Amino acid sequence: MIEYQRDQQQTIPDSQVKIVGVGGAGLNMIDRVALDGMQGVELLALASDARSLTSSVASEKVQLGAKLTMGLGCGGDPELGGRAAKEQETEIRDALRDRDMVFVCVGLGGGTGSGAAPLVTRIAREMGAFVVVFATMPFEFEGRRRREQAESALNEISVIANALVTFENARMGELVLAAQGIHEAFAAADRMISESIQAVTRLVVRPGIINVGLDDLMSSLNATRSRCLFGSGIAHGENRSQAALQNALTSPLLEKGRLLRNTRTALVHICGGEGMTLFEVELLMRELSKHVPDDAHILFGAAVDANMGDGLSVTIISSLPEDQLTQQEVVESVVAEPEVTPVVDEVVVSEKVEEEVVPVVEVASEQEEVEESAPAAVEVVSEGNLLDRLEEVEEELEETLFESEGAELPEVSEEVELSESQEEVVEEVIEAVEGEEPHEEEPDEMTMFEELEREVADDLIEEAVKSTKASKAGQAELELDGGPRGKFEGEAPNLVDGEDLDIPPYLRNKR
Ligand SMILES: Nc1nc2c(ncn2[C@@H]2O[C@H](COP(=O)(O)OP(=O)(O)OP(=O)(O)O)[C@@H](O)[C@H]2O)c(=O)[nH]1
Repeated sequence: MIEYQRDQQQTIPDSQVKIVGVGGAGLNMIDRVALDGMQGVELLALASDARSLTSSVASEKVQLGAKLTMGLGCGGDPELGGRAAKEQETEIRDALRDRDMVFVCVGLGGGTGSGAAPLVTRIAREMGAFVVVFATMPFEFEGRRRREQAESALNEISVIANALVTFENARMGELVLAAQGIHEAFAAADRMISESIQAVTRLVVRPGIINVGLDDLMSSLNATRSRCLFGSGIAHGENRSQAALQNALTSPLLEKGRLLRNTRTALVHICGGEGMTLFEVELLMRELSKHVPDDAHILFGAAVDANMGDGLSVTIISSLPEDQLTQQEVVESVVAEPEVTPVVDEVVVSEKVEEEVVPVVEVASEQEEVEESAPAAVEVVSEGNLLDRLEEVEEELEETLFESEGAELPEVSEEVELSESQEEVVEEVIEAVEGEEPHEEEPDEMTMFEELEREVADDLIEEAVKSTKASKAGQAELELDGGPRGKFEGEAPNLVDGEDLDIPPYLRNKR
């Protein structure tokens, strides 16, 4: 059962809220907030790059390090960014004076944002504001240096800010199609951040029937090194409370509510038009309780806003420490593994071998390493046959040659006679070798044993083809490891204990 507070808490007037963008990314984020039509709050742009400042829609702008960087950016150097901010410390202090709440938006990893955001956060705190920092972490591909710069700035910020909400760019990238590119990923991040800011602002600035205080907000967001869980949904008409909750849960940052399962504290805010009833609120909260642990601390707020008409919105904010997040992902992937890939789909078979494969798969499915055994079995069935047949032909050929040699070496012009069935097999082999590629349907990976087996097969084929071609064409030379050796034509054989020493040991042993 969820318990929530109903005592009235202090709220903040819009005019007391300031949203600050720091660095290029920060400016883009606050532009998004402005585009989303957030009213009443002031936007402050802080950047060293004069061009970014010029194009920002913020009503108030401060150029950082005007003398130091001469209107250029900080070139990815946070140390320079820090000094640039220091140069304009007085202006920043003035701009943040008498504000109850300050949101700092920054993309970490570059020079200006990473260097200046910690100082801006500190100044805002010193000026008495409650400070929530929204920070994005760089993409993996941006390199280790950017990542380290971002980590270092984040560590600094996390001990100064009242609440810190981090967004992984890589995670944002997953929200857009790969083909859409990096720009869209950034735009998705900006939208998400803008929505979060609006939601948080709604929580603390709208006087409600049940208010959320800054301390509530802080306890839901202040886990250091955590991923922000955020979902917001809106619905109209009948069943709007349940529909709004469903919409909120589908937010990618909540992964369909999955990530809420481990949360310790969640902040939920419901906002509706004048027709919103307490019954709707109860219904929504009861449904939500199915997605969070029984002992989770739910901070709840509700507000009536005439502008909502017949709409009802719900915002869920929470955070999950990164270590818990990783553990959960690992556990889920382990659990999910067995059902990921049906075994039969793994085995690519031609129609011809299908009949042989299916029983192999069925047997293997009772064992543990099904995927490995199935393709291997297919391999052995088909290739084993070919090997056996080739070995037989090879032996027969050798015997034919050996017999001729043992009795009397054939004349150089003499043809080696093949039986009809031998010829058929050899024809087949020649076709296989000269026609289509015999190993076209090889699986991508072969074991060492399979490779060896393949090599032996290739050698056998080559030998058989060579001998057969030679015999069929009636060629003059009889190849026995380079031709007859150790005996001159017309001379008597070197016989010792009945063994003809002129016959190579290889062939003698075969007898
Ligand atoms: N959300 C979002 N992130 C961005 C955007 N542009 C860049 N980033 C990220 O923010 C990081 C910092 O980039 P900027 O804000 O452009 O850099 P800066 O802080 O102004 O620093 P300098 O350019 O070195 O002066 C990058 O490494 C990106 O990960 C954007 O438009 N939106």
